[in-house]
Amino acid sequence: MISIQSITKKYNHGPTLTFPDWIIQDEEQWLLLGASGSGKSTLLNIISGLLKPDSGEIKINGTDIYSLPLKDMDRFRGQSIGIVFQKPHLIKSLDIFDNIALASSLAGLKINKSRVMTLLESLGLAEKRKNFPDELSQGQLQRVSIARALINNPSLLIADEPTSSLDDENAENVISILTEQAAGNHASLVIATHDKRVRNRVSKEYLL
Ligand SMILES: Nc1ncnc2c1ncn2[C@@H]1O[C@H](COP(=O)(O)OP(=O)(O)OP(=O)(O)O)[C@@H](O)[C@H]1O
Repeated sequence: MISIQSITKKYNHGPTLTFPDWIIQDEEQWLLLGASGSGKSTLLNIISGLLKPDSGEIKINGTDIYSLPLKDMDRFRGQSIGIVFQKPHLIKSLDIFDNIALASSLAGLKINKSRVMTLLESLGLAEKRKNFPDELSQGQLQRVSIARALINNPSLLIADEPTSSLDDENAENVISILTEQAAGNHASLVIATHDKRVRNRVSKEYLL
């Protein structure tokens, strides 16, 4: 369970943002909605352990993430949260298999080769495992970033605007992949989006 309570964030020379409390139960799927500038990216960064709030608590399975020493927090974050960014941010000099495996090493975990292969297979990427990021299409790269986000069996999978640059058919596919992969991997899912097409697919909504 993820619990978000009494969070505020004041930027220097910027607004003070306050966020409604939010409980995300295990395996629930949510949309994070809000107008441009309402604080979606800020909240995702706070939940992901990347931006310390000025007040309030984020608890993941009972652990207050900002109470951890920095090194423990990095590790905890790498093991508990998988993030699919708008752009994949893969390492160009590593092949697809190694890009995914790297996420385990960075989180202080042993590489589980058969899990890497299982994820690649379930995302239709097995035959691309030895290719480099430059050799894949945008849609394939996005699926690689979903595999990378899931490799450590996170409790929470976060996707930030995953469909904003996609046509209807590809947007449908990505939402199906995210919802199915989150369910199949027993992760909760949060999709931040403006996209009305996504609203028909995920019923729970947290609105900023
Ligand atoms: N580093 C910063 N310094 C000052 N103000 C900031 C900073 N980052 C964000 N803000 C402000 O905080 C508010 C929330 O920004 P945020 O990026 O979280 O919104 P958002 O809902 O993700 O927007 P969008 O949908 O346009 O990406 C905005 O008013 C923004 O200008």
